[in-house]
Amino acid sequence: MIQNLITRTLYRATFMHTPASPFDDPAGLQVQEDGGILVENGVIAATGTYAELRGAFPTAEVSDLRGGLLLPGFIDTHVHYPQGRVIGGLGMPLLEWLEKNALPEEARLADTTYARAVAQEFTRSLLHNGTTTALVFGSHFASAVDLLFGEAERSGLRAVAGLVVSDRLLRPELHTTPERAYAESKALIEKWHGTGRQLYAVTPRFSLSASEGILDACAALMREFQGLRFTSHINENVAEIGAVRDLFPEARDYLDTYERAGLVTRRSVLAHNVHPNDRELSVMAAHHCTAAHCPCSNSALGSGLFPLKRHLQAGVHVSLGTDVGGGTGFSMLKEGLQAYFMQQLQGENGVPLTPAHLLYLATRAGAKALDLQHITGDFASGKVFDAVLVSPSPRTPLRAVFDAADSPDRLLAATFATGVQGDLACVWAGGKTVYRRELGLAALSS
Ligand SMILES: Nc1nc2[nH]cnc2c(=O)[nH]1
Ligand SMILES: [Zn+2]
Repeated sequence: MIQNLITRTLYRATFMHTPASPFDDPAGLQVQEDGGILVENGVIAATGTYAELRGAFPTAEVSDLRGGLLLPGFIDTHVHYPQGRVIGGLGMPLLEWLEKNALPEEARLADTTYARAVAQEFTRSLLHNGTTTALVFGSHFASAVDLLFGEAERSGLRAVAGLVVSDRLLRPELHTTPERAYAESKALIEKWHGTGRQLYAVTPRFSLSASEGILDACAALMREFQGLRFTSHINENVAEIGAVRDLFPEARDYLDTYERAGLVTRRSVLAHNVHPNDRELSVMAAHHCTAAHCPCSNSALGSGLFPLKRHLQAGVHVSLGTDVGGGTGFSMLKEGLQAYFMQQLQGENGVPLTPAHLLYLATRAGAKALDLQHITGDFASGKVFDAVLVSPSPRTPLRAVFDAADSPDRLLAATFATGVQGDLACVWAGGKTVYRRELGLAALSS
């Protein structure tokens, strides 16, 4: 007899997601109280009320998640793998922080034993915080990037990552050449791009540390291989922007250093963009390129107030990133709240963000930035089941709000306002449980 190999689970929960952008559509947030999500072999097959789905699939195994709030897995579109151990270097602007805090630590990843431990901590930190997809700034060492991909694939994290390449102005041990950058990246692409959940992102660190030669090597990779993503930094700090202007006298502005190399596309994600000019915004919009907003980092490094309104008015897509370790941790809830604060502080120049906007920025906006909106970011049928259950433990501040809430909207607002890692009870990636609060990650993945 032919075995029926379909695994089918019906999740019963109040769930919320943003299949459309609340920036464009006031009805972008969808809320389902006592909802049902039917997952078949890791993919969402149907959604609706629990009662409807129970009626249609009476034999499906039920996973009862009532008392919590089920959200799509978070998507962090800017986070540095080698910087998890140097979170908290406060009190310095970008260039000093790089020299004193980040780069000495990044040099340590030449040691594969060290890199393996950091890769395990990093993937665990993301998954424990409900992040199931991340655009990861890798390491300058190919061996460390290989370890990251291996750990991401083992743990269930979808990493879009790559070798970070630079050939000037960092530290000698972090420098490479265009030829070596090309060869090492190519080997990593051939091994990891499209393997399981993993994808490759071509990653020059920033124009300050990249010659035209190395940017051209990046462009050659983008031409040679289908479906690669591109990421780098842009317009983060005023001193940085001045230095880039001096290094690229021919370029019209910071964006032009990437644009001239053909690196600004709909699969490009440029982190920060705190100080863009109007030309840059209009070119980013025309090329459907994303700005990854990192509000905790922008606050910690004093980089400035992100001009979200100007991005939206110009038509530039915006996603959210934690920018660990310039940022202050792996929580996309905290990042959403900080984005909200920074808009509130801008008065008329700010965008009044709602909880629906924050959820969108933390989920579907990231999927769109990575051109993965057909795979993840919301709970529409056909998407893989990447999800996080917010279910605060008894006697926690968020549980008090959940128990008192008279509408599901209150749950979402309070989750962003006061939710922490400990409030997340379970995380699924591709339908598999990759974290359960009671067990911890190790028990599930080792
Ligand atoms: N925030 C941040 N900006 C950068 N620009 C170049 N490298 C970095 C980095 O590691 N962090
Ligand atoms: Zn960064």
